Order: sequence, then structure tokens, then C-alpha cells
Amino acid sequence: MSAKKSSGDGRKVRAEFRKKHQGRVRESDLTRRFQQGDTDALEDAVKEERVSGKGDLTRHRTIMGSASNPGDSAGLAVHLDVDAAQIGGRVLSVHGLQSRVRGEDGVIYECTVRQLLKSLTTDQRHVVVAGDHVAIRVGGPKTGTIERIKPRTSELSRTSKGRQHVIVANVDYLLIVASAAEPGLKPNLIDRFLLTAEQFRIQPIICINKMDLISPAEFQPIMGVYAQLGYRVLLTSAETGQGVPFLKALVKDSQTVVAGQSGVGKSSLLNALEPDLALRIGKVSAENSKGKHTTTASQLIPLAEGGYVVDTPGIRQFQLWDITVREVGGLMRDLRPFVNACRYPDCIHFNEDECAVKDAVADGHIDARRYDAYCQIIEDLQP
Ligand SMILES: Nc1nc2c(ncn2[C@@H]2O[C@H](COP(=O)(O)OP(=O)(O)OP(=O)(O)O)[C@@H](O)[C@H]2O)c(=O)[nH]1
Ligand SMILES: [Zn+2]
Repeated sequence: MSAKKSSGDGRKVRAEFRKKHQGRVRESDLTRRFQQGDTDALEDAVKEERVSGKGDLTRHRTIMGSASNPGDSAGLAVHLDVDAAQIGGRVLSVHGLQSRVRGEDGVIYECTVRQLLKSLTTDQRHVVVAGDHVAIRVGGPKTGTIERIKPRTSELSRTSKGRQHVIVANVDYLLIVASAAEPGLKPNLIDRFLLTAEQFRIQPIICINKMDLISPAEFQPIMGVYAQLGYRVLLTSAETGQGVPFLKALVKDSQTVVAGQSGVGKSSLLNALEPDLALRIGKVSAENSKGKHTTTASQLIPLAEGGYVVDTPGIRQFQLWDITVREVGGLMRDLRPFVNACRYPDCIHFNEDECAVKDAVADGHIDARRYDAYCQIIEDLQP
């Protein structure tokens, strides 16, 4: 939609624009860009704002610029275009070239990807991933086109056949669920999940569930080690509700990936957080496994009070991907200060002599159990 405005109209619209955007967009910059023939300047500014903040969706969606009115003293004639609707959203899941996006308006849109974005990468399947913050252009009642992807703050990925596959983007927490009993606590497994959290710089939360089955004193020493390393440790019981309100407050408005061995109570905890949450995840996973993209298909499941739990079939009990023997030490907070002080620069702190890490264990600077977990990981990673 395009309509020429008189310069009087132009002034009025500019005043309206200034009032609406109050300092968020500098009109002088836009004017200069327009005068230089960049007719996308205004649209760009508004798009940026749509992606980063929650705009007023019920009013005019996009402000289009036109430099076609030479009578306008500022060289800038602006008109409002209500057809070109663009809104911010979150990618819930990706199926091939189709993405399911939850718009700021709460509507779920089936979206394709703008051609320009597709061409930005050689591997088209991973232009957009679950968890991405995007701007979409609404096409029909429940369809749209992804126009922009906001830079990611974090990514969980794996490499296969030399290609990086991003599994989910913008994850805030890795919730590592373990159980105090039935099955008994396996700290070495917690250490493996911690390694992944460190690798991808995602904040881990260690959650020891089924606390109703044991006396908390039993776990003081081991929890002390994690707490000293600066990890957040939560003691919960899905059965009695212990620790659940705290966990709920923590994951609210965040994006949380849940990991843990089978039977530790992940589903029970999710249900304690929000009734039917595990059921919803189960349904989504079942739908997924019927599709073609089973291995990497992640889903964001919205939480009633804000935020998402991420269901990533491959991650619930994930393996150590893409970590080399030489990287492990640097990814463990307690080993890290010592890894560069060994006699041999290629020391893997395993069988070598004059190893600063082993000395630190002997001197009590590194917890012996943590070092044992390290050795097991190294053994597993070695061919
Ligand atoms: N006593 C006790 N039992 C629990 C608790 N949480 C879960 N359970 C029980 O542990 C069993 C396994 O719980 P789930 O929630 O299915 O475990 P999960 O981690 O989701 O297991 P997978 O789906 O196999 O990965 C069930 O029988 C639950 O009732 C708890 O806090 N205390
Ligand atoms: Zn060493």
C-alpha cells in the first residue's frame, strides 16, 4: 500500500513517528539514509525494534518510508502501512524447511524461511533452529515468513559427518536431574552432564530428586564439592513437593533443557512444576518420532507462567559429543587451573609422570572422586 502525502501530512506523520518512537530510533539517521536512496531505512529500524522488544501489535504494524516526495522539506515522507505485518516470535520446532513459531500475540504460525536467509548458509536445514528469536511477516491467519533471526546467546549442537548440527538455540539452563535413591546417585554421570554445560556455556542446575527416600546428611560431602565449584544444587522430591517451588521460580521465563538418566523422576518433576507438562512433552515426542527428523528435532514446550521446557529426544540421556580427550580437563572447573602446569605440554593427566593435575589430587586441591570421573571419561573417549 502506498500513498503520496502532502508536506503538511508529512510533518504530521513525522510528528506521530517521533512521538511513537521517542528516541529509540534517531530520525536524523533515517533521514540521511533516505536521502541516500535507502528506502528500507524506516522499515529496518522498526523491524529491529520488533525483534528486540514487544511492540504494540494491535496498532499499525510497520512504518514504511518513501523518498518520493521532493516537496517535503526534510526529504522524508512517511506513511503508515498496516498490511505489512511483522512481529517477533520464538521458534518452537523446525521440520525441514517449515518452522512452527509462537508469535508475541500467542498465535502459533507455520512459517517458511525468507529466501535471503536461506541463502546465508550452505546447509539450508539449519538456518533456523528451535529456540531462535525471530521476526516473522504474517501471511495468512496462521502462516508467515521468517524474515530475521536474532543473534543466538547459546547453542547446543553436535557434529556428525563433519557438519555442525545445532539442536537448540538460546538455552538458559541445563537441568541435570539425578536421584538420591532408586536408582542411586551416580555423581560421575552428573560430571558428564556438567562437561556438556561447560562446553556450551549453558548454566547447569544440579537437581537431586527423590530426597524423600534418604536422609539429606548422606549427600552433604558430595553436594559440598559441587557447591564449592559454584554449581547450583537443588534437593527436590516430586513426591513431597520439596524444592519444587524454588525450581519453578528458577525456570520461569527461561528456556530449560532437562537431562538425566531414566527413572530419576524427570517426568514426575515436570508434572510437579506444571500438571500435564510431561504428558504434553510425551505427546510431542511421539509425534516427532513418526516424522523424518527424529534425531535432532527439538521442541519448546511453553510453560503456563512463562518460559519453556525444551524436549530434545537426543539430549535427555545424551552422550559426550564433540569433546576430545585434550579438552576435558579444561572443561572441568577444578582441573582447569592445573592443566597447563604439567611437564609435558600434551599431558592428558592420566598415565603421565610429573603431572600437575595428579599432584593437585594428591595434595587435596582436587577432589579424588572428581578426578576419578575425569579418568573414566578419558578412558571412554580414547579409541
Ligand atoms: N519416592 C519418590 N519417587 C519418585 C520421585 N520422583 C519420581 N518418582 C518415581 O520414580 C519413577 C520414575 O519416575 P519418572 O518421572 O518416570 O522418571 P523419568 O526420569 O522421567 O524416567 P524416563 O522417562 O525413563 O526417562 C516413578 O515410579 C515415579 O513415581 C520422588 O521424588 N520420590
Ligand atoms: Zn597433566
